[in-house]
Amino acid sequence: MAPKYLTGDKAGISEFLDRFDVFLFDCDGVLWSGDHLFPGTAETIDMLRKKGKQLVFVTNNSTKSRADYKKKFDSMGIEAKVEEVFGSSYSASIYISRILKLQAPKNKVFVLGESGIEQELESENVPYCGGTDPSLRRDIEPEDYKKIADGSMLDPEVGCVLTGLDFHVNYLKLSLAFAYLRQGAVFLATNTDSTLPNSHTLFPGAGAVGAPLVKAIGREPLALGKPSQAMMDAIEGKFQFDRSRTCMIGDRLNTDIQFGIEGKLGGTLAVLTGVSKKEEFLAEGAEVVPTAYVDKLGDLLG
Ligand SMILES: O=C(O)[C@H](O)[C@H](O)COP(=O)(O)O
Ligand SMILES: [Mg+2]
Repeated sequence: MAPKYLTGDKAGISEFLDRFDVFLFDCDGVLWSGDHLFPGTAETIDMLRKKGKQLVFVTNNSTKSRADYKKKFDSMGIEAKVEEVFGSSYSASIYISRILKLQAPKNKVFVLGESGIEQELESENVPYCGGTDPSLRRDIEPEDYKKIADGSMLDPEVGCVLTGLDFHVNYLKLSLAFAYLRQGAVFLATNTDSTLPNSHTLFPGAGAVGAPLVKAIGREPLALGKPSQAMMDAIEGKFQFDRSRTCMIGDRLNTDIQFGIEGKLGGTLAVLTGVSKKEEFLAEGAEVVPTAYVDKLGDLLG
């Protein structure tokens, strides 16, 4: 069924919003592009709150923790509670602690990512190494090859490699992650988005950061961000919503919209300020088609 274009359609917007009690909001590419807040974003969130809607912020960006996102929302003038944030770093952390349940002495996680992942692993008491460790932010040296080969540079407690968006990825960190994977470590990713929307263009995403390991080890990680339904189940478990009265709002077809469709939500709304273009979902035979779409989130103000 063709998606409904809602920009400029006051009656259509009102009818669409009335169908849902809960809105799951993607962040990058919907609310903002990097530190640029899209026009009408804060006002739209206020409008939905005044209508009594429940909001959950569901981001694949694993560089920030829930607490970090609360600070970002505050700095952007967007009313949001830390409890309303559910990011891929949190999703991965609760999967590791509550589902995977790594057993000592192999219960440590080697992180290829930023502080958001580390903070969320700490919130679930999951031991980790790597990540933002400053001693790894350097070129690999001849000695390192020997110490990785003989295992003396490897932590014997590592049983899992978790990759995410890492702004400081380098050959040394990739070599350590690869060595752990070759030892049989579980291969997880917070998400595998190919690109990151920022400054109104695209940059390499978490999937592009982890791609060298996928190529080297010859297998894909289990990703715990959108469109993973493990994430949807965890969100539903925490917020207890009626999926038929819930709408996913996102800018990316193969994460946000697919997440909502596979989660059998009542509807999905695509926003054209991020990654996906309308031509992708308007094309004949398009596989992922949102219920409706707008040019930008602020268009919901009517
Ligand atoms: O590469 C990434 O990690 C993603 O592009 C990015 O962070 C997506 O964030 P979201 O749009 O899910 O808020
Ligand atoms: Mg996005």
